[in-house]
Amino acid sequence: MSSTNPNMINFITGNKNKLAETRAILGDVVQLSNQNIEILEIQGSLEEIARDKCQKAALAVNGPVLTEDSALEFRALKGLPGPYIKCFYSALGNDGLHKLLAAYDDKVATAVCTFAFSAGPGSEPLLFQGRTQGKIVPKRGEGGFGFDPIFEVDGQTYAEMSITHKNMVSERSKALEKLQNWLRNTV
Ligand SMILES: O=c1[nH]c(=O)c2ncn([C@@H]3O[C@H](COP(=O)(O)OP(=O)(O)OP(=O)(O)O)[C@@H](O)[C@H]3O)c2[nH]1
Ligand SMILES: [Mg+2]
Repeated sequence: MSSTNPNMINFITGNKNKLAETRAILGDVVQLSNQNIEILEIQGSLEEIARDKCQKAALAVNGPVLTEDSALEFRALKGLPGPYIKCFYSALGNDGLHKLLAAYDDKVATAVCTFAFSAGPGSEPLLFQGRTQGKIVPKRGEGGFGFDPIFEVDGQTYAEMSITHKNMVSERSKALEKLQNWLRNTV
């Protein structure tokens, strides 16, 4: 990966919360620049969506890129909303997301974070995925963003946790640990 500066990676995202959290987890080890490029996200599996988004981002900037996709899988709904959580969240909000499970006893959900890195256009993206299991509860807590107030892990919602605590248990931190290991061993 000689063409890539390991200390500066271009993270393509329009989500400022995602960017801040990723920077906080990576600390000084890996610096992230950021570009917000509107990328049309396809339908498919988490991995297909992540690969496609990363390839499109690499083409758009004509260079190395990092992208990320978040998903929230409800076990009772056979994995839905999954990668379509953004549409569901925008349409229903957290109260509506919680109500989706009203008819089911099973409130288990898994948050999934998939980072994808491409060394440039035509270079197959590498995926780094982290998963955290929790359950969907009525919203609690003031912190965080997105579905944080209704996603509970070990008795606390993400919105009730400090950023440091969330970053110790979150799917994003697990995915970034894999990315960091890869960077350490590759560069
Ligand atoms: O409670 C949360 N805790 C998190 O840690 C988290 N990370 C992402 N999300 C939300 O899940 C959807 C993913 O959509 P997504 O992956 O396409 O991201 P995005 O469109 O916001 O940004 P990007 O695609 O430009 O990177 C968006 O609604 C995000 O707000 C989270 N919600
Ligand atoms: Mg998106």
